[in-house]
Amino acid sequence: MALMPVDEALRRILEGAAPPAEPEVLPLSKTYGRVLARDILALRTHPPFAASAMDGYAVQASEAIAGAKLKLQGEAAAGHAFDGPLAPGSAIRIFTGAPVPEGADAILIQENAEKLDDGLVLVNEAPEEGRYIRPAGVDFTEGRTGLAKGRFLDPGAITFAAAMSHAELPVVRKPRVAILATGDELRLPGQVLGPGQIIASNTFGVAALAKAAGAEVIDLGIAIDRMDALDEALDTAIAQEADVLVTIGGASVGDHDLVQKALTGRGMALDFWKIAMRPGKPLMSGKLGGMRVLGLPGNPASSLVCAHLFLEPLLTRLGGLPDPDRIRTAILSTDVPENDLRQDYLRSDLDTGADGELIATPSPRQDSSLMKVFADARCLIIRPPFAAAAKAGSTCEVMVLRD
Ligand SMILES: Nc1nc2c(c(=O)[nH]1)N[C@H]1C(S)=C(S)[C@@H](COP(=O)(O)OP(=O)(O)OC[C@H]3O[C@@H](n4cnc5c(N)ncnc54)[C@H](O)[C@@H]3O)O[C@H]1N2
Ligand code: MOO
Repeated sequence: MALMPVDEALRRILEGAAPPAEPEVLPLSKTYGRVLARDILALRTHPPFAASAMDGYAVQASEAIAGAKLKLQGEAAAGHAFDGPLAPGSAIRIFTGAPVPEGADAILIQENAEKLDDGLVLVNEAPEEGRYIRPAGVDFTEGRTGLAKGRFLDPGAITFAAAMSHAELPVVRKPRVAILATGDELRLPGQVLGPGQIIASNTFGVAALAKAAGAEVIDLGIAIDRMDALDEALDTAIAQEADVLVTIGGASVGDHDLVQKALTGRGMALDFWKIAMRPGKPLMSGKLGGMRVLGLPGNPASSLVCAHLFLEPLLTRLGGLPDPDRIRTAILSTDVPENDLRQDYLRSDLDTGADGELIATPSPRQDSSLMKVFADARCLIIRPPFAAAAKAGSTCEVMVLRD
């Protein structure tokens, strides 16, 4: 089977990936970071009444000329409207947020007035008509204004939804990702290692990436290299209605690489296996019923690079979030050799030069087993298939991993 180009693999993995039709309804306080699944409209008009924007006196602009003395008629505070209209020649003490009494058309701010002992208010500077009055509905109107489906629920959107009187919101359900590590050699962090054993590390990084991309993670643990163990894990993924099953390891051609066999045995339609990429060549993609399956290679750098490249955008699409925006142009700080047929993702450092330009430096060690090199990397330099040797100072594309 020929190696599939990376772009084609990504296109196929993302095909048809969209939020589920049915939203999840959550109390407003639980919606931060989620995505609105339906358009919503205001259930209230705001402000519901003309409101004062300042502390001062509600007056008639035509009466409140400099030097005028107005009779203090009463008080209006937020939550406590003045009962009745403003009388001629009068002023009503008013506070920010209070309803403007009927008949008043300006707010004389207290800095421009003086309260005299005899129940009069002296106007020192005349207010402008309409000044400091927020008209009813100036913010939004019941049934007319709202938030659109697809809106990311950040603090501003949540405040607006609350003000519109939505106690709960329809949000896009988080995609459910089941993650399965495979391999007889694997133990969990903290466990004692026997001969030939290593720690299962990638699962933790891939789970973190999935959560950061808005997914809910189902940890299927470690399955040993036996069909019954893999079958059991698949049962769990299916029973838990995972949208995506990510397997790690057992994707290559060795006698103990049983993942694909286990999956096709259960009816998975294999879309492709093996792509023109380094690291990550044995990537596998398919569908088992409604569940998308991504088989990541076991080498840590391979699984993490594949997860960034394919799993992250798949999850953001399923969750209705924007596609990751990680690609930048940078300048190579060293020469790089010509490339072969596999698109290369070089674990690299990334600095900012004096003029704000990004400068990428590949690690001298690129073996796909190296976790410290991956943890140290700030970006991946992308070298297209058959790219010619490139000199220090030339530009390259990078995928940013962290600041
Ligand atoms: N004859 C060939 N051998 C290999 C080929 C090939 O084309 N022909 N491809 C190589 C490439 S490229 C890769 S990548 C690896 C991927 O192999 P698998 O996906 O089958 O992965 P495993 O063999 O299970 O593991 C590889 C390596 O990674 C370690 N591992 C596995 N899972 C984890 C985990 N959860 N956490 C940390 N480390 C893990 C495992 O112990 C192995 O050392 O195949 C090459 N071989
Ligand atoms: O595709 Mo593998 O990840 O190069 O070691």
